[in-house]
Amino acid sequence: MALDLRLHSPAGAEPVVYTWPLTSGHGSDKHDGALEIVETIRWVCDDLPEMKAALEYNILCDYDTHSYESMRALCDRFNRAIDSVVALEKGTSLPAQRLNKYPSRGLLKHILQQTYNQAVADPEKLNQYEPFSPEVYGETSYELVCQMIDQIEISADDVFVDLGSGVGQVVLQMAAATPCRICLGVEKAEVPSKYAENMDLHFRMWMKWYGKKYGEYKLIKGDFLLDEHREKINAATIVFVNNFAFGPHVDHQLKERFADLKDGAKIVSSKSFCPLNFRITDRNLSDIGTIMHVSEMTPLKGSVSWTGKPVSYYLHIIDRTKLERYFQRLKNPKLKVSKRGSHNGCED
Ligand SMILES: CC(=O)NCCCCNc1ncnc2c1ncn2[C@@H]1O[C@H](CN(CCCNC(=O)Nc2ccc(C(C)(C)C)cc2)C(C)C)[C@@H](O)[C@H]1O
Repeated sequence: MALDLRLHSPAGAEPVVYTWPLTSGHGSDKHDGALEIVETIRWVCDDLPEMKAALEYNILCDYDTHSYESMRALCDRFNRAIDSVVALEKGTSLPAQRLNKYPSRGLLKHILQQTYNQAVADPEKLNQYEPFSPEVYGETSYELVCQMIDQIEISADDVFVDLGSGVGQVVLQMAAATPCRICLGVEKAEVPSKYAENMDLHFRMWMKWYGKKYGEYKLIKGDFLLDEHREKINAATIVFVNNFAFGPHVDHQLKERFADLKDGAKIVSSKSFCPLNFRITDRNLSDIGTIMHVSEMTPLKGSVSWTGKPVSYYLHIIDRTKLERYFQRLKNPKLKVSKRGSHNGCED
């Protein structure tokens, strides 16, 4: 039988089984399966303080990722410690308290990486020249999306949609890092959609293995401009769209769909859907800018696009009172005077 390495679950789920030799399809060392096992053990010990006591000594200080025996010994020590911690917790209320919490941001990043390593056998099939190619998700988009989460209020009433979701990493991150009622991703291309199915399966398996919580999510195959997806966008209260490379046709079609969003709905994009200094006039009444406030979000400290210039993101908040105020001022000339004369240059 092939040489196996097993890791017992800290949550009492099925053990995860790796087959030796471990270098997964990626070949490059950083995807080396053995390193992933070491990192997984490290994250479980970080998450479970009682593991320190259960491990005779820090097993993570001497192992050789090129030797099966060494990796086997590491896994055996880890498994014995996990078995004793899980056995100790049986019958106490500890499992309930510890289990079913959201993963920490560091652990979630690791889970998304190991999900990707296992679900995407051949990353060359993905067009890797995208600014946010799935292969380098951890180095780029992950921190960016963390920053977005910190900058916009998110509640359990929110419905999240990622338009053009690729293999689904942003949707999985939002489902495990925010209380959104549901997170949706829509992806039209064959290859990323196929990989997204695999990402879905592996993600659910790993979250169960770690005993971590995540909200409901769906990775959907389809073109988000098709009518069958209109009500998904209409129902959304948080829309992410990495539209930097979209042409005028797609941008125009998206604006048409955004006109049906609820007041308060937020759109975060890598290119703004209306000028930052948009002012309503009687010549632009049909522009989307009349029903939204746009602001530029501070770019990630130190993050630059691959052209080296700092990247910016745009937050749009739907607010139809903006247009109502414009008509109030028309109807109510004295308001107009105060507007013209006013020193406070009240906001549009
Ligand atoms: C009717 C008609 O005209 N149809 C023509 C097609 C119209 C466009 N419709 C599309 N529908 C579905 N998926 C389509 C269509 N257009 C293209 N994609 C897919 O988007 C994927 C690329 N995705 C990235 C995939 C990973 N997800 C992300 O990186 N998400 C994300 C979102 C926002 C951000 C912030 C908040 C920072 C702004 C950061 C990351 C972006 C760049 C659009 C590719 O896999 C494309 O196949």
